[in-house]
Amino acid sequence: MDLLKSFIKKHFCHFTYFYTHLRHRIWIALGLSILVGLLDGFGLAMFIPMLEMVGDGGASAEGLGNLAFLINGLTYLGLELNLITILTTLVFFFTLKGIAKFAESYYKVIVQQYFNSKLRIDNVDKLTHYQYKSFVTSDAGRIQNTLSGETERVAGAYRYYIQTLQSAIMLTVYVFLAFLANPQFALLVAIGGLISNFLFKQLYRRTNSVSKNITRDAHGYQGLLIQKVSFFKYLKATSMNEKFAEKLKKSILSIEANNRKIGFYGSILEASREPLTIIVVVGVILVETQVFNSGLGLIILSLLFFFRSLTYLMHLQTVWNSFLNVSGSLENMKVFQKEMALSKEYYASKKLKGVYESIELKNLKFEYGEKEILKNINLKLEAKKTYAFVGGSGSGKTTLVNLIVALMPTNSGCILIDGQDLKCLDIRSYQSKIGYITQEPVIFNDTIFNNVTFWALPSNENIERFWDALEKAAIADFVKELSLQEKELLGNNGINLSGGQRQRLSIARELFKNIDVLVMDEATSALDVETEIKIQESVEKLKGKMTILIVAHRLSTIKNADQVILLENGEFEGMGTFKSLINISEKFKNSVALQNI
Ligand SMILES: Nc1ncnc2c1ncn2[C@@H]1O[C@H](COP(=O)(O)OP(=O)(O)OP(=O)(O)O)[C@@H](O)[C@H]1O
Repeated sequence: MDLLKSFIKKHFCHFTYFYTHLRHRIWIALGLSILVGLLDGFGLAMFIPMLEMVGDGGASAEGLGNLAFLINGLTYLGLELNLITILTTLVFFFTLKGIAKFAESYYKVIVQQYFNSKLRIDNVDKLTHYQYKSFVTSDAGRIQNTLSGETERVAGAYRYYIQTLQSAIMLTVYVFLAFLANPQFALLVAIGGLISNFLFKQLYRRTNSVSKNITRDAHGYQGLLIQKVSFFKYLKATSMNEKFAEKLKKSILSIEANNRKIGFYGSILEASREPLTIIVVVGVILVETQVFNSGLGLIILSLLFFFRSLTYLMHLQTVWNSFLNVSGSLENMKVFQKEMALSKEYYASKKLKGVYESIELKNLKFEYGEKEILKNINLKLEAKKTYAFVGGSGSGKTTLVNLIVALMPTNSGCILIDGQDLKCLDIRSYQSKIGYITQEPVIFNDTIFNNVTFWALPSNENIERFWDALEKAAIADFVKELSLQEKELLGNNGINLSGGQRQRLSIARELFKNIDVLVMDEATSALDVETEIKIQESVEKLKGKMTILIVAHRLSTIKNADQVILLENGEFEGMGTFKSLINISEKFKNSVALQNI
């Protein structure tokens, strides 16, 4: 049983992958191919009695070997074996074949579309529900490449794979028909096929390994490209653009060198196919006539099937090689999807309506691998109060906030929202009540209205809420002065906005959402003091309306927080009002003194 399992795993792993996506559709597609092959074979067989009639005027079933039932069937139906009957039967089979071929081809297109969209949608879903903790440690280039270029290549892999299977089926059907007509012939085709397959196997192996290299290089290339776009300003300003471009160019050249290698193997395959076919053809004719002394009819029918088989054998080898060209992508996709599935976010069923009372952290611990980041934190944050988290760089402020907004699960201990353990809640319902603003504001490449409302319908109510959010975020005046106002398009990541404007638009988006908790992680630290004060004033107005959590280095910005929480090396050091904390903690007192507050 285990042996069978490992045999299936080894030889049919690709089939299993496609089958899990397509189920019965694969069988229908392959069944249609068998039908096409059989109808074509029956049609071809009609040429023999037709030729016999042209030769001596009398049709017989002899030349058909075991396919004689086709002619016998006609007599059984009471039809006279004349040229008209044979030609009508020929037209009949080929017409049926045409219809079956249409069904086969069109069904192939339908299944391909189904596969393409299922693959893409599956990947989008997997990325959507990918755990943040896994995301931060994964390679962005790989994710980007797998979800774009690699998906295309895997769609291609399916196309080639199904074509390979269909060619294999056609080949089998013709070999089977040939076997019925002339058993020696079938044996010869099998031998010819095996020999050519043996010759091509080496090339297949190399193509497969180069294909894996292409996928690996493409991940690297995408990673570099993402960085080149993200850090464009820095690279440009520091004249590092060209140096970085060299890395990209190197990566491009490496991919192309591998593509050339694949092309080289493909050319050998392409060029050697025809001579090899001719050699086999000549060999078969010689063996048939010289060794087996076969009758002319049998040889002709054998050759007809033979040519058909070889066409499919050649096609099979071509599409198999094309499949191998992209097989690295298929393997990468399998691994990638498995990893994404393993790191899938878990959602409990219980939904949260809002955060009305408190967020409580109990014996909270968190580790990144072996590294202990947060050590036994116990805290109760009351709803509608403002809390500021302070502490040295690397003390764990952002990590703590990430845990509070349920970006990552705790390693031990728990977080209670209004007394309910976060682990028992559908975190999406909780997160929909959270506004999260970081140092890097998120601006989508769209209009201001869509950026703030997250593509809400421009109904009167939404437009009113939109302007209200802009007012609260102190950005309404700026938008009113623009020629297109809320319909103004923002460039890539808001490139045509100032840092402060970007930040205030991000705040407006969070306020439009109707949130209960606003988290600001170093949200204003990149801004000038004047803009920072403006944003601080807008946040000040929100005090008492929602729970506000602020992470800040600049201590002047958190003076008005209800409570300041001090962290050091992942440990809770103390908590109190700004003034009282100065008295409690020597460290905090020193930090305040250092910042001349
Ligand atoms: N993805 C990660 N993998 C491993 N360690 C990480 C990761 N992210 C953060 N850390 C580590 O966790 C610790 C706490 O980081 P965190 O960002 O929470 O600190 P912080 O107090 O917010 O620092 P800062 O004020 O400098 O932003 C740091 O030692 C950091 O190196």
